[in-house]
Amino acid sequence: MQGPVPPAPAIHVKGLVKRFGATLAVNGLELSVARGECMGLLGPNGAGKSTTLEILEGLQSPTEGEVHLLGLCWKKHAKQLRARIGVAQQQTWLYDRLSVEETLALFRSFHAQGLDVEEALGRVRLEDKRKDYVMNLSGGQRQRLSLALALVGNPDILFLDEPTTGLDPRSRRALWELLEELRAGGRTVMLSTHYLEEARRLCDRVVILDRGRIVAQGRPSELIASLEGGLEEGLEAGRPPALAREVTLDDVYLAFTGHGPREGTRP
Ligand SMILES: Nc1ncnc2c1ncn2[C@@H]1O[C@H](COP(=O)(O)OP(=O)(O)OP(=O)(O)O)[C@@H](O)[C@H]1O
Repeated sequence: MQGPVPPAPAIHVKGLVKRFGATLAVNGLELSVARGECMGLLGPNGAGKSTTLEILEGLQSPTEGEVHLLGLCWKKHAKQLRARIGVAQQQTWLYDRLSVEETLALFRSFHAQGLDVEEALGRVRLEDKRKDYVMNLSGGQRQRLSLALALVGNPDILFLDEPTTGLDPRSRRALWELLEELRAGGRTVMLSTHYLEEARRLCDRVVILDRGRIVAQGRPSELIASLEGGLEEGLEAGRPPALAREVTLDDVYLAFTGHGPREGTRP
């Protein structure tokens, strides 16, 4: 007897390709993210992270390939999908002369159901800024507002494009705490980041992209262990240790892309 059919994965991507003229931004991506999982997209500038996220978010169409979110696809189920995903882009365009509370109320009005404005403010700890104009927020407060706007429709999947870029270490850690709370609540999250510490702390699995292709994927700890294995083999073969310290996700990134994590584009 067959058991119950398991639910479709939160995100399922098959043979995804995106070309911009001669540029192959995404080159045959295959990816599956389980419900409740936090997946990190890493890679140097221009690796295809934002393009991949925008296709998943329904903001761009792929040149080739298939995308299913929660078993639904953008071509047939755009309206349902819009109600079930939340998006915080690298730069969210906001009205400078609306208050935080008014901005949240505006975004809440786009959804048939979702969080109360009050609840969304509380989730991102912006209660004391509710009356402030958006233009007077600090970078960290603005990022938290973007997160609240992504959350206000109470989505099943949250897409975050570099949620902590440009923040000072303290604001970054504060945002990590909020993201950890969201994860603990069982929501599926896909985020892109250049910060390996962020990926290590927040993500169940990471995918490392380079020139539109996946060059490595797995749990951060597994990727680190795979390099440590290589190190042990080297020692057994009598070669000098390549790394005289603990392997970190930075080393993994370097090993698979040939770049340090924030070196920018390939020379
Ligand atoms: N609208 C566009 N038109 C033409 N080329 C584009 C467009 N969007 C992205 N690209 C190109 O596609 C490639 C992938 O860009 P993408 O922004 O997805 O990379 P990324 O990994 O998000 O980079 P970053 O870390 O700098 O944000 C780059 O070569 C970029 O120049």
